[in-house]
This record gives sequence, structure tokens and C-alpha cells, in this order.
Amino acid sequence: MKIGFIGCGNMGSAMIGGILKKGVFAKDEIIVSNLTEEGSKRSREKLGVVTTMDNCEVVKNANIVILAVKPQFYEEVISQIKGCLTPDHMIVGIAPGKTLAWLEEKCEQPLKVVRLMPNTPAQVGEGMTGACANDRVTKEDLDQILAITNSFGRTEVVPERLMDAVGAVSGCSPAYVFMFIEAMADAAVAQGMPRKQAYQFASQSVLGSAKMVLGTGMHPGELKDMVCSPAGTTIEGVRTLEKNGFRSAVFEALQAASDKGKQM
Ligand SMILES: NC(=O)C1=CN([C@@H]2O[C@H](COP(=O)(O)OP(=O)(O)OC[C@H]3O[C@@H](n4cnc5c(N)ncnc54)[C@H](OP(=O)(O)O)[C@@H]3O)[C@@H](O)[C@H]2O)C=CC1
Ligand SMILES: O=C(O)[C@@H]1CCC=N1
Repeated sequence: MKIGFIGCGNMGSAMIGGILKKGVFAKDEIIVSNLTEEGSKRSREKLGVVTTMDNCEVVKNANIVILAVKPQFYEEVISQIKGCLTPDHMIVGIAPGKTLAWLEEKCEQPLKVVRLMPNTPAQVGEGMTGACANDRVTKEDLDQILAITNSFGRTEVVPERLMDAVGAVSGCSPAYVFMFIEAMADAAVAQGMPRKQAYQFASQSVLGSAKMVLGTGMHPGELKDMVCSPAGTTIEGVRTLEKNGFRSAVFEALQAASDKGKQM
């Protein structure tokens, strides 16, 4: 085994899905632990990876160890595994607020530490991950990490001070986008469109719009202007969104998410 996941829920399994699909690691090179036997069974059946109920087993069998449990379990898990860590290990945190310095301090030894902030679109190979690492992580180590994160989407290496912003703009934002899609579909349903069709219209429009921003390099405002015909329908919707504080609501939501990350 070369890579281990302590915790394999929504985020862990999304990452492993991409890793397996791109062949960065084979199933028998990935070991995961869960809290419950039910979780272990889910990981074996869904992903076909090696499972254990012993977190130290993960550490003993992998040089890259990803902590994919909820932030409130980080301390407990680290206290279980710190005795099994060696200088060859790379510890990877994916939780908001758990800084490089905090992770190294809790492990009680000089270690290679990486922080990632992935997101659930990793599950379909369209993830966005922010990454930073401490000084002990070499360029080769980081390249290895990037090969992993690039297997399930795009990655940007950022200074650690931006990790809370990354958490908000890409870690959390899929939830906000899903709410936007759901709301648009609800409106279409209200106008008589069947629910399934409404999700397709709303989702494909979000997907295409995102591809236009990434693919053309044009300013989102310019792309918006291209949709708004003079005295047309779209500009009426823009007026209504502005009147209801759409941009401000998004701004405040991301600020709240980022602030929360700083407190964790
Ligand atoms: N979900 C998201 O969109 C994102 C999440 N993250 C971060 O990823 C981390 C995981 O979140 P997420 O995947 O959503 O959480 P989930 O609740 O979906 O998964 C948590 C996993 O941890 C396991 N677990 C709990 N306690 C232990 C333990 N003591 N030892 C071993 N395994 C344990 C659970 O096992 P069992 O199934 O048996 O209970 C489960 O597999 C969090 O730190 C979160 O902040 C980061 C970016 C995005
Ligand atoms: O809600 C959370 O705290 C996690 C981190 C980013 C997305 N989900």
C-alpha cells in the first residue's frame, strides 16, 4: 500500500474514485479506515480498496496518509497514530482550520505536512483543490501530491493564508451551486416543466457557463452582458437579482464560511 485514508466518507471516497479512475494508485495500493464496520463494508464494496478498523494499520502501510475524518475527530485520530509515524510519512490534512503548524504540533514530531482543500466534484473528475505544504515537503513530494489531486480535477498551490478563502470559494461552494440549481429548477417546475427536465436545463446551463469562463478567459461580467439583450428578458432577471441582494448574499456566504474556517 502506498496511500492511506483515515476516514473514507463523502470526501475520501470522492478522492479515491478519481485516483482509481486515472490509475495513480491501484486498488491494492490504497488502504482506508472507517469508524464502523458498516463504513468499511461500504469502502470495500464501492471502491474495492483494502480496509482496516485500525488507524495505525493505515499509517504502517502507507507513506502518504490523508486525514479524511471530520475536523472534530482530528485530535483523537492523531493521538492514535502519532506513535506509528516516521520521518518518511507525509501527513495530509483536508479539514478547514487545521493548519500545517497545528498538524505538526499534534503529531509531536518533525514531519512532512500538506494541507489540501478538495471538493466533492472530485467524484466526477471535476474537483478543485487548493494545496499548501510545510518546508519539509520537497518538490518531488509535492509533485506526488499534485499527481493525486490532479487525478480528480484541477489543483492550485496557494500560500497557507489563502486556505480559508479556498475553503469558501471551492470547498463549500458546490453546496451553494446545488442550491442555485435547485432553486432554478423549482422555478421552472412552477412554470410547468417536469422536475427531471428542469434539473437538466438548470445544471447544463451552469456547466456550460462555467466552461465559458474557464475556456474563454473572458470577464464573467462581459459574458453576462452577452446574454442580456437590450429591453430583453435576461436584464429583467438581473434587475430582480440585484434588488434581492444576490451578489451580496453570495459575498456574505463566502465570508461567513471563510470566517468559520478561521475559528476551527
Ligand atoms: N464533504 C466535503 O464537501 C468536503 C469535506 N472536507 C473535509 O473532509 C473531511 C471529511 O469530510 P466528509 O468526507 O464530508 O465526512 P463524512 O462524514 O462523509 O466521512 C467521515 C469518515 O470518517 C470516518 N471516521 C469517523 N471517525 C473515525 C475514526 N476515529 N477513525 C477512522 N475513521 C473515522 C467515518 O467512518 P464511518 O463511515 O464508519 O462512520 C467516515 O468514513 C472533513 O475534515 C471535512 O472538513 C473538505 C473539503 C470538502
Ligand atoms: O463544511 C465543511 O466544513 C467542509 C469543508 C469544505 C466543505 N465541507
